[in-house]
Amino acid sequence: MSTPNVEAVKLDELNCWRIRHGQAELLVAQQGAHILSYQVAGQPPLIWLNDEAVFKAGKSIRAGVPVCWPWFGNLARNPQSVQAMRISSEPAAPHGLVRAIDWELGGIEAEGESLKIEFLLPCPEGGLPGWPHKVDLKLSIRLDEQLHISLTSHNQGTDTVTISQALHSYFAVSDVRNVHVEGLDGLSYIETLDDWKTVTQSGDLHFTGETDRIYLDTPTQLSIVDPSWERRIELTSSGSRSAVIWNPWTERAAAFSDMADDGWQRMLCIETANVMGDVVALAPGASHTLGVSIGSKVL
Ligand SMILES: O=P(O)(O)OC[C@H]1O[C@H](O)[C@H](O)[C@@H](O)[C@@H]1O
Repeated sequence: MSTPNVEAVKLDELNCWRIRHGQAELLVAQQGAHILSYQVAGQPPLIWLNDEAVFKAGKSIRAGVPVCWPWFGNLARNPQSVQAMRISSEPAAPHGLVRAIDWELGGIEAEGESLKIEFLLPCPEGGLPGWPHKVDLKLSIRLDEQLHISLTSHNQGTDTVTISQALHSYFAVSDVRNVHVEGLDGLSYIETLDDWKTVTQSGDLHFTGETDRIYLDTPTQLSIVDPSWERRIELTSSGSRSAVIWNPWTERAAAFSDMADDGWQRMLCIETANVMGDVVALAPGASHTLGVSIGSKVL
């Protein structure tokens, strides 16, 4: 294994690090502890860096792996226990409070054959804006033959805190219309594009239009099969029993100022999550770790 190679780079307004270790190359921003891309030598990227993503201070980035925390999506669609954690009359930002703020780089160090990168977000005194709880966050990234991401929430306060969350990973695909997801057959999902009805998945998931679904009771392993790129991306989750699968397709992508009109063809989000009945209630002193390991195999 070669020596880790870390280069500080600036992408427009954001401090980032380009990290090379063995066959892997990772680009990560301080804002949001946001992985922007991940590639293994000789393969197309695994994590998608949208060419039109915007790197501005305080603006969330539409690419890579945004961290959604302490709620996922629209707060009003979350269980009451998650909504009750927020005390504010201002509208709630979608996907929570930590994806557009700076985290602290805890360290980048070799650990045996792997390389570990740690970001910390100690909870400020009084909590985050409109969210008065004392929960410390840590995002650990480990590079070996795979990319391992884990997000640990540690309740340092005296009351139970309930959160929903996701590692909102954008995967790079040859063309979303020609890939499918395995591991979902027989699961229930919430079809958010049809009045949040609960539906049962039959067979593998193929993509023929805008997709925004919350899969429930998910297994630990899901995979994206991409015949044109002759690869299978394998996702192995931990601390999670739900996943969100999203592709904006034509009209929604065209409405985004930070995605090319045809950008939707090259990405697919599978978001390792704790949402709906899978939200996390953290007792005082308790911790929870949400994790995903990402690797690929030749088909
Ligand atoms: O536009 P953003 O806030 O980054 O959210 C992007 C998407 O994230 C998730 O996948 C949600 O399920 C979608 O409804 C949402 O559109």
